Order: sequence, then C-alpha cells, then structure tokens
Amino acid sequence: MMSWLRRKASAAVPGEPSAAAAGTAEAAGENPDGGALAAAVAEDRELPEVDTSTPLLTVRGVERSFSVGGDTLHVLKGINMELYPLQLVMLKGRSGSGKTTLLNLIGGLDQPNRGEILFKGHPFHSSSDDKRTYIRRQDIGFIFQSFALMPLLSAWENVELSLRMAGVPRSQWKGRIAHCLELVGLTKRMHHRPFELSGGEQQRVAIAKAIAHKPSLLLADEPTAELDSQMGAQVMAVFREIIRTERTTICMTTHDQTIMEVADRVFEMVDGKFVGRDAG
Ligand SMILES: Nc1ncnc2c1ncn2[C@@H]1O[C@H](COP(=O)(O)OP(=O)(O)OP(=O)(O)O)[C@@H](O)[C@H]1O
Repeated sequence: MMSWLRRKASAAVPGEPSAAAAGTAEAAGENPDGGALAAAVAEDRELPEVDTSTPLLTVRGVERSFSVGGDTLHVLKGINMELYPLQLVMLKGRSGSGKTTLLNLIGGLDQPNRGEILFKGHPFHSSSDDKRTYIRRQDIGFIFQSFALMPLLSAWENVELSLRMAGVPRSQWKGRIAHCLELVGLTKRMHHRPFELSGGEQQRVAIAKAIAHKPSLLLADEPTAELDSQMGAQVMAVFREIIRTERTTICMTTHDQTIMEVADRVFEMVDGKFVGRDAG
C-alpha cells in the first residue's frame, strides 16, 4: 500500500502525469510482462457498478444569509450545482466568498434561506435536524483542515469511534478499521496517538475516520491547508484511491492551485456566486 501511495502522491504533483496514468505506467514498469497492470484491471472490474449519470446531489437556487448586528449579510446569492458519483469536485474562491457556508449546506449541517438541496433525493432544505443528522451519519463523511481527532485515542480507536457513532454493528468494526487504515497507508501506525503522528499522517487518520461508515459523499474543508506540498499530494492521492475503490464522491474546498489540477471539476466562487461556466 505504501509503495502505491508514494507513486500516486508523486503523480499529484504539478507537471507530472495524472495519478491514474502514473499508477498504470509504474504498475507496468514494476512488472514488465504487465502482470501488475492486468491485476489492477481485474481488480477494477470487481468493483461495484455505479450509475454516474444521475446526480448524487443537486443544489438549486440556494441562498444563505446571516443576521449580523441588526444587518443582513447575504453570503450565498443563488448557487446551482450538481455533484455526480465518483467525482472529485473542488470549490475555490477567496477567503469569505462562501465556500464553507456552501459545504455546510451540502452536508446538511445548515439549511438555506431559499432554494433546494437534494442529496440522493432527500430534500435537505426542508428536512428536520434529526432527519438530516440521521442521513449525515449514515451516508456523509467530513474532513476538516484541523484534523478533528480525539487526542487520547490511537488511530485505530479514532476510526472505531466513527463506526460506533454511525451505528455500524460491532462485528464489522475490526475488518473495516483495518481496511480503512490500510487504504490511507497507516497500517504500521495504527496504535499511534495523534501527537505521535506527522500532520499528513494525522490527516490520513481523519480521512480513514471519515470514510469508515462507507459514505457516498465525502466533504472536506481545506484538507491540505495545514500540510506541506508533499503531504498535500499524498492526501490527494488517497482521495483518488477512495473514489476508485470506495465508490465515493468527494467535494472539497481549497486555495491551492496545484491541488486543483487533480480535480474532475472546479467551481469558482466570487462573493457568494459561481463565476465562469457555472455562473447563473
Ligand atoms: N454563522 C454565521 N454568522 C454570520 N456570518 C457568517 C456565518 N457563517 C459565515 N459567515 C460569514 O459568511 C462569509 C463567508 O464565510 P465562509 O466561511 O463561507 O467563507 P470561505 O469562502 O469558506 O472563507 P475561507 O476560505 O476563509 O474559509 C464570511 O463573511 C463569514 O464571516
């Protein structure tokens, strides 16, 4: 897993081939007869089919404002977007443009003043807090800039906590935790607590924690902001592998132009609206 991670991480660096292309090239290079490549193709064939033509999430005409000291602050001013299965989508924009506000709405943490948000057909804009919390715990994962790990728990225990919260049967915990930690390349660090891990490793524990309950949608607010470029590239490589093998859609915010190069889709936000081809 770690050798995979290294080659994928280098592929996420600007100017290098794409992650998928680099992975394939190296797989063939490791094994001149193409055996590794054949194995990878066979593995892909066994992954569950996903209908990528139907949006996982639809945002229509969304507006969000806040009351601040008697004034109304209009933060989102009519957002329309669709997220499709297996996409890596990025929201970019200057500080204060409304990215986190939108991410919170998409994840059902907050509700719009106007407009619709449909996640797998569930109307988040009109659902109760309890209903949104239930859906979120079942099918959405969150990753934050500051990792949000429990400091006294090991990597293993942090992931376990997430499964407990999602109500996953205890009998499934061991296998799922081992799988998630392997996926992020942390099998050898599973008993370390956060302070015994690097920033990049902590963020990878946070990713394992966020995907443990097999969410369809993973939301990440500036997940690479606290990391140097190499660790940031590793995190992006892990994201790509999660999309491929866990069949997840990822929507993240970032300021980092190099990171944006690995996105399937980039939405640019200026003052609460999308600009460019997504405007309107
Ligand atoms: N609960 C709230 N109450 C009042 N104002 C808020 C609230 N949440 C966000 N805002 C305001 O909305 C604007 C957009 O904030 P938001 O965090 O969405 O921006 P952002 O694009 O994510 O910025 P950054 O890149 O710095 O994280 C800011 O002016 C912020 O102060």
